[in-house]
Amino acid sequence: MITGAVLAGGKSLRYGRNKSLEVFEGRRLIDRIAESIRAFCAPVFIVANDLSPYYDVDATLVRDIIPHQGPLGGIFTALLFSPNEWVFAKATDMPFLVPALVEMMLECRDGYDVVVPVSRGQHEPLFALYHRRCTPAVGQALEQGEKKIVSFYGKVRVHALAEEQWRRADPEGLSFLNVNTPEDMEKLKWI
Ligand SMILES: Nc1nc2c(ncn2[C@@H]2O[C@H](COP(=O)(O)OP(=O)(O)OP(=O)(O)O)[C@@H](O)[C@H]2O)c(=O)[nH]1
Repeated sequence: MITGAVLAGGKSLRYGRNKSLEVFEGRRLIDRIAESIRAFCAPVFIVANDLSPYYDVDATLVRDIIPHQGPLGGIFTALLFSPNEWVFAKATDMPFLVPALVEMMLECRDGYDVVVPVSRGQHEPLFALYHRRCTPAVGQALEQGEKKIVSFYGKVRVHALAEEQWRRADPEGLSFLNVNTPEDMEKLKWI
């Protein structure tokens, strides 16, 4: 089994209110994501600084061990508390999950510490698998004041999943659509 970590500690400054609690297709994003990853993850963590908005979510609530470090801090917390070797980290503002893509990522993890899709030349670190072996490198990056998730990738073995590969599982790249503003949420309704 692998651990699921829904990173939900963002400030939602661009959205104007906690976007994790926004309803899309009849469910709050946080519930939708927790449920979608429950199919292949146990436990499912919700990781945030302030857990009070999530008391009613069906998941294990885990507080950021070092607050206000951004998503890299959330990944660090998930790695430290995970009972499993692998953690699937997913942002709360990415509403879609294509199971075939996660299966593809799981199949190619042997011999690596990170499995991460690359889309338009950029890593998608908030839809990625992290092995517990990454913990020291992540801790070191945080100590150095790093905020970028990819900052520690040079210290571990990364399997970057090429676009032509992951598009076989998720042709439209739905998995990487994210919501930053209410306008983004409106656009989702047309997909
Ligand atoms: N656990 C945890 N998650 C975080 C933290 N900061 C951001 N996240 C999550 O990381 C993902 C990406 O966050 P961003 O879109 O960069 O930031 P945001 O705070 O959600 O939105 P903005 O304030 O508009 O930048 C989202 O799922 C956030 O909830 C943090 O300090 N801790």
